Amino acid sequence: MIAELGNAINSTLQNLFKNPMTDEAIEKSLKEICTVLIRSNIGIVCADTFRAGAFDQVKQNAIKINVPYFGSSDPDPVKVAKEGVAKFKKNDFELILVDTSGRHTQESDLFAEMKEMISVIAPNNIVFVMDAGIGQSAEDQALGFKNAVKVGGIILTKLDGASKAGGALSSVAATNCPIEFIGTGEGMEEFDVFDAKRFVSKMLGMGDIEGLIDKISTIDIDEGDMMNKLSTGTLRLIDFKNIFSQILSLGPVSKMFEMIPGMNNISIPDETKFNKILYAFDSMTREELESNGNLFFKQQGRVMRIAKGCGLSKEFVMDILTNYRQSSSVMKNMMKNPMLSQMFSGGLDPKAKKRLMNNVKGKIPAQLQDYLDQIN
Ligand SMILES: Nc1nc2c(ncn2[C@@H]2O[C@H](COP(=O)(O)OP(=O)(O)OP(=O)(O)O)[C@@H](O)[C@H]2O)c(=O)[nH]1
Repeated sequence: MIAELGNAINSTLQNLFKNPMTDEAIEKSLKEICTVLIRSNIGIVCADTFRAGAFDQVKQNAIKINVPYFGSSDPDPVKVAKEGVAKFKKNDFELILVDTSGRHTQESDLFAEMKEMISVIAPNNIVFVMDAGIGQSAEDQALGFKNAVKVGGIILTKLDGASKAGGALSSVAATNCPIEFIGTGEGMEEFDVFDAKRFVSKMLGMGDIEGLIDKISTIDIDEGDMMNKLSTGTLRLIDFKNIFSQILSLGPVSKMFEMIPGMNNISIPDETKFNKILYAFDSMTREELESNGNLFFKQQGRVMRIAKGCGLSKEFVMDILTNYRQSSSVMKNMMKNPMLSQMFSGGLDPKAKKRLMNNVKGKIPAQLQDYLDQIN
């Protein structure tokens, strides 16, 4: 962790000295260092001594996100929790998560054990994680926990899969237990803050524009530089790769489509195809990435090398390059349109905005229209 922090500080300082020291650049550097610092202050204790493999699971996940973990072969979960919390506290960790085994309201001995653990480690917050697959019995579970201990928040997982998930959600809501987060898939990033309005809107196929904007605003691109490249047709493959990998890091593409009004039923035929495109980029040399891609069309041997390097067909790699070439040329032409160019470079003046709104009226889904009306 210290090495990671050192690297983050090193690379951000190098970037700061290499580039002009603007407010944004300083803010970005601080953000990068803070991210590592925040992570370095979280520890996970696996106090699930009941299920074989529980510790391995926590360990694998903790390693994936680079967070320290603690587990022990002691069969007593209370002792493990106490030891883990003490260890992290001694090292000044600010957030210590204690994961316990699952339990049911009827299991009185497990409830007694939970209360004992709470009295020993004195947590600041107790979060109840519930699988939405249990449907309406979620109400009993939520009430059982709420009455037994001071539940600070609920995480409802698997809202993506089970047909009973809606029942679980309404049952928990009926108990007035605060649902803080929801799990919407198996991946680490498929986890959202629960916002009732957005959730209902998405469920009714009305999208979640605010959520989409939140997600998209985390994409880190230099807008001025990008605009310049788009309008002059000088977008390089590496720029294309950067945008693409940042979009993919926002989560599954199908989930993003669900956030767009009217697009909730669009099925993405093969999500893995997007990752394959990144593999192809990863097999390119620096010279190729820094180019506009023309060298691939002149020297087909390069395409063969990429295809072999990433285990994909020559046609697939050619498709990527052709798409890249077409989109750069479409964008270059679009930028010749003053209204579009103004819109992409930071906003239209009120008159142009009004004209654009009149142009799209009736041609876009009604909910999206409502949303645009609201924000304009
Ligand atoms: N589809 C989907 N899968 C999920 C979600 N949340 C967790 N999972 C998967 O469900 C499986 C079980 O999750 P666990 O985290 O082991 O569940 P747990 O609450 O620790 O289980 P206990 O042993 O009872 O404590 C894992 O494979 C997870 O990846 C979700 O929101 N959607």
